[in-house]
Amino acid sequence: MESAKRRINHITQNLIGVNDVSSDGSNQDTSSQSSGVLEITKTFDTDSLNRYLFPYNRDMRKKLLEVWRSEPLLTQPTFGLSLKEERELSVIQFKRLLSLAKENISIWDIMNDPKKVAAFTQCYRLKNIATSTLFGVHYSLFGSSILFLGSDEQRNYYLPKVENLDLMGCFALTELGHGSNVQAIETIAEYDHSKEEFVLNSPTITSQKYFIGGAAKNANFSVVFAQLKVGEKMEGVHAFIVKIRDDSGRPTTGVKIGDCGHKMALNGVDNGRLMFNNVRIPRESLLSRYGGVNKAGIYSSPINPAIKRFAHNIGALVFGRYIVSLGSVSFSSVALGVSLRYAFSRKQFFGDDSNAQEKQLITYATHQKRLIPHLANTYAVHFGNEYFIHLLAEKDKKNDKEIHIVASALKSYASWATRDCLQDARECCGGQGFLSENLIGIFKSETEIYTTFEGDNVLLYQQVAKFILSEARRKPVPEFTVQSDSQKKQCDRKYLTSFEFLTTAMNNRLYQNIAYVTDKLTEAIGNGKSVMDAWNDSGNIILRLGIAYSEKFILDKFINGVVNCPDSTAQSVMTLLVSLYGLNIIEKDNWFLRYNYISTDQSEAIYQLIPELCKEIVPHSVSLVDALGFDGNELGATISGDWIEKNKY
Ligand SMILES: Cc1cc2nc3c(=O)[nH]c(=O)nc-3n(C[C@H](O)[C@H](O)[C@H](O)COP(=O)(O)OP(=O)(O)OC[C@H]3O[C@@H](n4cnc5c(N)ncnc54)[C@H](O)[C@@H]3O)c2cc1C
Repeated sequence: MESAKRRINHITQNLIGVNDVSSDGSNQDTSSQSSGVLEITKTFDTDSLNRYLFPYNRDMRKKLLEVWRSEPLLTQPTFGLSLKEERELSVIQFKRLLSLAKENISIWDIMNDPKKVAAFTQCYRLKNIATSTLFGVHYSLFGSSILFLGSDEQRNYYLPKVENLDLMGCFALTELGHGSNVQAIETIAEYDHSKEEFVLNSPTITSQKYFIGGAAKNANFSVVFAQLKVGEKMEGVHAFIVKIRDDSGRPTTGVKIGDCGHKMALNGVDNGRLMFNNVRIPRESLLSRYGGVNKAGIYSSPINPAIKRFAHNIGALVFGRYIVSLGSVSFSSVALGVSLRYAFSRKQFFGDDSNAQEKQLITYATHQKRLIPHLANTYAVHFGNEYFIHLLAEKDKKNDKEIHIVASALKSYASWATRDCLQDARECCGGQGFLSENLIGIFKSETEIYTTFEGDNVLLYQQVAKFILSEARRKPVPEFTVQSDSQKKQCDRKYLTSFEFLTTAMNNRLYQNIAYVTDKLTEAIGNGKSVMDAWNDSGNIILRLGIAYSEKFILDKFINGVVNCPDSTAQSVMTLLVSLYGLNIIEKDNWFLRYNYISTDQSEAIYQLIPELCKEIVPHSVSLVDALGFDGNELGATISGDWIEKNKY
């Protein structure tokens, strides 16, 4: 009884927060405080950092956050519901989300003011990720396809209906036989000039559309991707608007609809299967901004050859990839908020200097190293996202290629980083992490698919690498150079944590990777291999190249964001995060030692520096999560508050 009282006292004390960290944000060894207890304290002005991190559409954000906080329906979880109930709740929440969108943004903003849509998305305070997925499918995939691929008439006709939910759309690209290689989809749309119609067919079992979000139960319209055939000529993959359900909810003539069934997560989304048997759709159903068939039955396109059209026709995915990267920051932030708060309040095992107190989890070096690097990654991705949205908001369309590559790099990096963050955060909370009410486990399974949909990460990294190689052909990169002998002797913290050391290391790894992949491909092709075989045989180093570019890009944007931060205290804390982000990459990739870029002494120094940095960041860690504006505390995760009190009978 006495011991329980003592524990409660400590936890309450922790939650009240006595400031043991210097108010200027400087680092100190807080584990040696007189109380022996590490407190959760505000170590810098988190509101000011939040304003810096999320600078635009502040009024709209404020208004939206009030709505999210005041409407329990929006944050209602799906724990314990049957499949049917889960889907029903998700649809109700989706409808409310759509009405919120209508009150605050316009679907045209995806093109004209993407920052506004980003701000809207960053305000989601969901427990049920299926809700935002349904919204994303209807608004950002179905709606964006019409916005980016539709003619003016198609846009004007359909987009208001998307916003008002006069129709519910889905996005049918993937087939049973082809997910990553969507250029090879088999669905065919053949033009019948006599009736001015396209005839849509799924010629094989593998050509059925598969995993289509919203198709199993809810959607009545779909953007369907199919190979366009006009006369005897195949014109490549094009998008068509197809009514898949009639007004009574039954499949339209020639359309077969199936249900993909129960999934490992995200069951609020009704993923379905579609097959087409001589489905006739009018000539105007082809989304025709980049190619259409005129009244005379002639196909024309401003973009040739067909392969280039394909890139435009799946362009709607770019925004969806960015949304995945935004979601990754949000859900990592929740996982870190919950696991860090718990780690401050949870105690296990006595130390030998004990004044009869068990040690807080957060004081364990292993715990610090398991959690804090994820905080660095989350901030790093945030600044990468900010760069992307600025790029997208620029009207200069010359940056189309960069937009595509940055979206792919961010989506892949962020979704893998979030997968790892949620896994570590879950384990760091022990059994509590496994309870749905503590959210990490739920988010872990629901965001798992981020690594696969909107483009599988491995394939996206390959696209990044392809772009880098073609850029390097156009404008050769500098030669890879290792550090000088005298530089390699520098093992002090100042040198190793400097932005210059980190960026030079990342640049050189990238240059070497480019040269290495180029040489391997040239050699293989020189030995008679086809380009495709040479590419596939070099898959692992190509993947490494994509990652090396992405990590370098994200580090650059992170540094830029930190350098420009007007609040010097927050800036000094984020500087620690940048160093940790960079050093962690160097520690994890044995390239730096393999290519003798760093000395073994430097490697050892980095190995020791990382836990040191983690420990210094710990006192600021909860403030850093707070500045991101979204943590599990707000969503009511039990272990981010007074979990003993909450477990009273
Ligand atoms: C919950 C959920 C929702 C979805 N929603 C939609 C939707 O609304 N609309 C839609 O059109 N689709 C949707 N999808 C489909 C999704 O986009 C695809 O699953 C994804 O593109 C991957 O395709 P795949 O499943 O066919 O995998 P595959 O392409 O078969 O890939 C399987 C594995 O092989 C690897 N691989 C494949 N090719 C290569 C290569 N060349 N080199 C190296 N490795 C390779 C991949 O990295 C991957 O690990 C959804 C899927 C799920 C699970």
